[in-house]
Amino acid sequence: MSAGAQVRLEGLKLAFGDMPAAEVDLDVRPGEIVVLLGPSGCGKSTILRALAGLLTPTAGRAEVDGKPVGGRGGADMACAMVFQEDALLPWRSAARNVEYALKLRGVPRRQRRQEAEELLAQVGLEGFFDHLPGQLSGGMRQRVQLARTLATRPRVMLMDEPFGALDAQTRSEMQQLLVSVWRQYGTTILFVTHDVDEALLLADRIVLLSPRPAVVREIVDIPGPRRPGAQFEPEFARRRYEILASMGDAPAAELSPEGA
Ligand SMILES: Nc1ncnc2c1ncn2[C@@H]1O[C@H](COP(=O)(O)OP(=O)(O)OP(=O)(O)O)[C@@H](O)[C@H]1O
Repeated sequence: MSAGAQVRLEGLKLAFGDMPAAEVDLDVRPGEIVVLLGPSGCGKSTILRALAGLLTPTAGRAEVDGKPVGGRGGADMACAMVFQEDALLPWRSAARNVEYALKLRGVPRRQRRQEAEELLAQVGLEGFFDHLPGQLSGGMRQRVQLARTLATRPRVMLMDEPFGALDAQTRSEMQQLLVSVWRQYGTTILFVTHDVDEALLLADRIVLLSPRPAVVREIVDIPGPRRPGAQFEPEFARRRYEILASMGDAPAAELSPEGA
């Protein structure tokens, strides 16, 4: 059985005062990677925050495995949020940051160091266990953050443009790393991005959102997702073109798929 949970947004309405931010219906299958793609300010982060139990909907519900988020069942406890800015404790080493998450999960003290080192090795940080966050590059800090998130054994990862601040090369490495840990853990992932290529590389399905208030405009299935080298295939360029056109990105849509 997959470790990922099912996520359901049912008539979910979110607002700030009388300004609506999102009105969404969405079903995410256990272990699926769903990417939310939409214009800046449309309400993508707001949707993730509602799933993390940080915002109360004005109507409708957000459920994880059939249990309401924010309710007594604590469905949001199954979710872990990952942001663009890492939220590491700057005075603790990489290993101690991960150990702290293990402590919160109730792992006994004597097991924490070994488990933290295993998680850090898994994200490619062997040799950096005792470095402080300030001694690591942005990409490395995101690796620590990923290890720390995995330490909590989340059933859903809510990722809000986690690689948005990284350079192209590091970003691509992090995308590959995310796919490899996802294959191992089977976690359900809701991933927010502005970047169509990132969406195409990661998603089983891409949810295209309207400008604010975010409404689901279209759901694009990616057949045979995450094939190595898929981004060099003509099919990738065609989909990219279709999505950009559907998002109303006029200058990009003027480019023919052949020229892309
Ligand atoms: N705490 C808040 N109080 C009032 N308005 C807010 C608050 N947080 C967000 N908003 C507004 O709600 C709308 C949706 O914001 P949100 O951050 O969800 O957008 P987004 O799609 O994630 O944007 P971006 O892609 O630029 O990060 C925006 O217009 C934003 O200004």
